[in-house]
Amino acid sequence: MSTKVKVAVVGASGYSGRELLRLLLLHPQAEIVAVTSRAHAGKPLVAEFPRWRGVANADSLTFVAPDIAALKAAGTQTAFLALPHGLAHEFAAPLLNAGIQVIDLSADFRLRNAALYEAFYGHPHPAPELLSQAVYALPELNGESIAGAQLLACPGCYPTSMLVPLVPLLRADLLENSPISVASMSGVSGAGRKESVPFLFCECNESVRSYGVPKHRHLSEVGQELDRAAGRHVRISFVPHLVPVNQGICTTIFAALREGITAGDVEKTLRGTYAGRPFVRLLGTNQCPDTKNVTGTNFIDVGWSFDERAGQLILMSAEDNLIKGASGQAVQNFNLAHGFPETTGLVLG
Ligand SMILES: NC(=O)C1=CN([C@@H]2O[C@H](COP(=O)(O)OP(=O)(O)OC[C@H]3O[C@@H](n4cnc5c(N)ncnc54)[C@H](OP(=O)(O)O)[C@@H]3O)[C@@H](O)[C@H]2O)C=CC1
Ligand SMILES: CC(=O)N[C@@H](CCC(=O)OP(=O)(O)O)C(=O)O
Repeated sequence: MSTKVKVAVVGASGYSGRELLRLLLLHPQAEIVAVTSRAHAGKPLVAEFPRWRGVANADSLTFVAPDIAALKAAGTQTAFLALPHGLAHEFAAPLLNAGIQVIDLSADFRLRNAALYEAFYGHPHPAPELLSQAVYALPELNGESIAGAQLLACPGCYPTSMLVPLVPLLRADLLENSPISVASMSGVSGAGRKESVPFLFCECNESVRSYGVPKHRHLSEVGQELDRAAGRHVRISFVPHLVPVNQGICTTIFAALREGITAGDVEKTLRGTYAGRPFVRLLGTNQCPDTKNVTGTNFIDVGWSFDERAGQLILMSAEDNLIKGASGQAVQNFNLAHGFPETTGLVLG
């Protein structure tokens, strides 16, 4: 009898669903028992993703409609939800009631406060009663609460790119209480696999655009986590940009150091926080991360610099939005929640 965890991917035909499948197909402790899609229900998985023809487990899978009964009948023990936000509760509540662990990639369970969700998402939270059960699962920063958790909320892609560099510095009280500014660039897969004119090749290629100002919805979870780290209200502004690449996020953060704090203190704090953490690579002073070194992997690369002329600390990060920003982080959380080594199925994947 297999001792592998039986996993389902709900929303398996999307970009983060596809990356989840790629990682889970190679995961030695996971057996994929169900993959859902409304559009492809009844179709073999490899008809939609021919790259996996001949791959054990992939060949035998057929998309099913997203249906709780089907997930239960397949023997699912852990369900990864890779659905557009606003839908996860429809699945999470009945799955949790059936004793099935839920690892959600959407924004639905990231916030502890339902009013904050409404302020940023424009509608009341559909299942506020579940918020207190959920763990905000950024493994390098909240790892202690992940083991054994039943409802895991994976952070957003942009938030991961900001929180990894910023949270240790706020916890150590190294930053001035002045506004922090952030600019990020994301590949087009960040917008999902939907048909939408602004994301067509001819609309995005050879062009870069800012969007989402002044209140991108990710500021809700970033603010929540930065305030928690600092123990005070942290002011932050954020401008995302869409760039014509498939995958990757490059983030640049400008912040002021407190009086007497040096770039050396920043380096010491980051190195102390991330020593032994396999997926955070600290590049060093004046070293600029590059998405080409992280795409396809679960790494986040971080660099820093102190601009003496402007008196500003510059923090830089690069990650793959679909992997460390979504599916890789979800698998990392799966590993930690089940007590598997953190890197299982993720090394270079
Ligand atoms: N793309 C990224 O970089 C990141 C995405 N995320 C989050 O992950 C989640 C998935 O994102 P992404 O993969 O980009 O999205 P996609 O649009 O690429 O995929 C969405 C998936 O959900 C399914 N789906 C859509 N509507 C419904 C519905 N009403 N009921 C059931 N299934 C549905 C789709 O299949 P079908 O329509 O056939 O049912 C598809 O499989 C989102 O919440 C997103 O915010 C998080 C971090 C980064
Ligand atoms: C390029 C692009 O459009 N990126 C998406 C963010 C990615 C995402 O899916 O975020 P959630 O997990 O919070 O939904 C956006 O800015 O809305």
